[in-house]
Amino acid sequence: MAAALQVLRHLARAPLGPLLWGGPLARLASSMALAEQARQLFESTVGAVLPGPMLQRVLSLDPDSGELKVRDRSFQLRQNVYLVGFGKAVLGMATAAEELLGQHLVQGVISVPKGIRAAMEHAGKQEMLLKPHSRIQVFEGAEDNLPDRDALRAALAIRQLAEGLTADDLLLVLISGGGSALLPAPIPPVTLEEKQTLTKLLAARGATIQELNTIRKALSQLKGGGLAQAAYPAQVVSLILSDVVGDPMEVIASGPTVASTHSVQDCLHILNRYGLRAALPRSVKTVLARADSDPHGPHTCGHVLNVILGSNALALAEAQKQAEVLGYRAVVLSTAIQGDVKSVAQFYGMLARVAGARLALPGTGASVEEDDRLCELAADLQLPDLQLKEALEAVVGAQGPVCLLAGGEPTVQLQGSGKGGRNQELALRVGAELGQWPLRTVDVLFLSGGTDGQDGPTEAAGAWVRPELTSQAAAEGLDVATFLAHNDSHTFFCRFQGGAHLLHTGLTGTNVMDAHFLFLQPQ
Ligand SMILES: Nc1ncnc2c1ncn2[C@@H]1O[C@H](COP(=O)(O)OP(=O)(O)OP(=O)(O)O)[C@@H](O)[C@H]1O
Ligand SMILES: O=C(O)[C@H](O)CO
Repeated sequence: MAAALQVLRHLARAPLGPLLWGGPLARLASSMALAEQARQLFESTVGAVLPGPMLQRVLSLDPDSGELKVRDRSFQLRQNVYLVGFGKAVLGMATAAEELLGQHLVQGVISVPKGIRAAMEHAGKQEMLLKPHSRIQVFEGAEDNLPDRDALRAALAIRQLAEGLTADDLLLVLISGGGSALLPAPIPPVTLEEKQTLTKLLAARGATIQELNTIRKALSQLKGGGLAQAAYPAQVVSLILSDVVGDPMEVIASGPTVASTHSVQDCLHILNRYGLRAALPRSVKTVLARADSDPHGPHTCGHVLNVILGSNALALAEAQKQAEVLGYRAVVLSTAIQGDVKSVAQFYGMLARVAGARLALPGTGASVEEDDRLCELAADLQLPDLQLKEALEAVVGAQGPVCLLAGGEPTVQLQGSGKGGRNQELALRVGAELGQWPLRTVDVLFLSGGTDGQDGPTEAAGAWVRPELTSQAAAEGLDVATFLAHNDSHTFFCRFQGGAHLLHTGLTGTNVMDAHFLFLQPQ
């Protein structure tokens, strides 16, 4: 961190770079309302990771020979392809896959979020909808991203299809975020309700997705390589859309086609950490005790090809391009934003302060204390790919509008019983931070949105804020701190300025975690 501090101080006092961004591009940026630009940018970000185009980039079929290419691997098709899928982006992925496979596809079963077909129809997204005589059976379930009876029925149908396959068959598995809740098959005697309760408790206490899915795998028949094992001896090709930082295939949707390496000790540590070990139902204890020798050992996945189709990095690369088209100097800060939402919000607040000061007071910048504080906050978040130095260098060189982009998935430790999601809570917290550092000569806007279009159990994808948020809210009789104390960010944004700061996209049909944009525009 000492080196980073040196760099920050040096940057604050560095001579200014060439005026690359002060021309017509910069004027374009300021001519359009900032909030409208933020919305547009969010749309482009999501547009880059829509299922159909992503699938077509990885899969191709030679119609004459029947040779299917998956990146550099080839498979000979002879009407021997079966398809299963689970996740928020799987409906569109399945539609694209069926179109590509044509008559080679024999049968398919997918498990997708409740209401997704109606939402896609309503939004006129025909490319996300299966044709009327599709060979793929669709189950909708897991309302509010929790495993339920409908998702259980889907999981059992998927298992049955996989178990019926032979060595002549190829199973195409479509996987995306939300897949864990859409593929629940608890190992008896664990019941669906017990699994649901444990998942909810772990999530509410701030367990990471890695921790949550380690527990899910230990209690599931299909996760942690279980689906691959059920499909053996068929060949299995899994196409995975990542919604987890770093794209770990064994974590995304709890890795149904990736051999699990968890141990019972790992599970017990996690349950201890969140104070849940003492109150475990007897059934969970029984299954964990039995699982000591891993049921889905690593040897069971030799017949599987796992391929990552797309990720947050792909989406942010597009956002960066589009922001530059809009006239911004754009830098991707990180695609691995994780950690408690409060710490993430403090980091963005201080980043806006330090970067804004560099724009407002070229050659002087923020105080040494503020630079130091930013470095401390960044260090606490432990982001492996953080480009803080590059971002601040870009700000110094820009002398015009700047857009800092990031992606990932912060965690919220629920303390209140309000309605919200991590994007709306992050935006509200950043809004409160920004209010502490008003910069008269720089316009600031922060947006946080879930690329799936649904932030927590709400109908919004996220929200955007500006430094005036706290004072404007107070004028409407809304106390930001009280809403935050109750994790009630959605209620806040519904009331504040009649909901004008909410980001509404509807279900997007894709899912690559969240996107965060920080816009800084000299006035
Ligand atoms: N009232 C609330 N305020 C803030 N965050 C909340 C609130 N209620 C739930 N959450 C958070 O919302 C998240 C669950 O939302 P969501 O279903 O969008 O998850 P997700 O991570 O997008 O799902 P997946 O990873 O399966 O795609 C959890 O992190 C939870 O802590
Ligand atoms: O389904 C899940 O497990 C999460 O979305 C992470 O992939």
